[in-house]
Amino acid sequence: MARSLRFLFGVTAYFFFFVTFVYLIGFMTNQLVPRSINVGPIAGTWQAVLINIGLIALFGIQHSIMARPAFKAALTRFWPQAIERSLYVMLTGVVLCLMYWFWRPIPGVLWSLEGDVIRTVIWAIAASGWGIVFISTFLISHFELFGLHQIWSDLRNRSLPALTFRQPLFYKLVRHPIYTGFLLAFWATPDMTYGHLLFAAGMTIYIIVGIRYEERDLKDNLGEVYKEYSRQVGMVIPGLGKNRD
Ligand SMILES: C[S@@+](CC[C@H](N)C(=O)[O-])C[C@H]1O[C@@H](n2cnc3c(N)ncnc32)[C@H](O)[C@@H]1O
Repeated sequence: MARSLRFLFGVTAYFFFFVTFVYLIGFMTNQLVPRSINVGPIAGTWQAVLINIGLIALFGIQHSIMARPAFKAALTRFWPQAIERSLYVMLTGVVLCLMYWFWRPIPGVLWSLEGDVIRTVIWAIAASGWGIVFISTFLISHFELFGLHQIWSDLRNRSLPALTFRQPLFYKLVRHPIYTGFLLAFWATPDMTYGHLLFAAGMTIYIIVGIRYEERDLKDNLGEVYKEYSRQVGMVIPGLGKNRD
């Protein structure tokens, strides 16, 4: 594949993912989008539960498998290294689109808060979650996370620097601020339907499992510095989930 085509693929993947990510905010908040966590075709309860669990599992499997070094090594035997991350980003967008299209709302409400003040506070917590996610991507390297750094280096025929340990801002408080932000955004809602609950619980399980794999790779890659970091700093809640080994 020519360099310019790889660059085009990477840029397309980035913007496609960006749109699907913005849609995710509307999906979770039931605002401004045609289909959301509580709005869409209604199926029987068990059918909806099975479909939705399948969609969450698909997201988790795609994310977990494609992020592992062994998968990347196998993939880059036939797929250009420069757009390996872009393919991950593109397929994440595809899986999110499947989620939006096939998700089945499950009516019934676990909680529904009354009163403008409390509802505004909960929405503010959710908004801060999305803000933490967005800011944290820039703290850790937005352009590398979404494959743009890789295609830019490829275009200029430069190699990528090795991964180095960083601990900027939120990373001083928790090891995984992006996941902290997602957890706030997924759980902070004034109206918790059963469908929303299933999504939040499923994604929480994925995040906990995903962190185990991500940290194993980070320890392999960064060595003692990351091990010491995981002993000193909490996982997704400040002070909680420090490693003891
Ligand atoms: C999807 S990001 C999520 C980062 C982190 N789990 C979070 O929630 O903020 C995963 C990538 O971030 C990078 N990363 C995570 N923690 C890091 C750190 N402390 N220093 C440098 N890179 C890090 C690694 O390259 C890892 O593959």
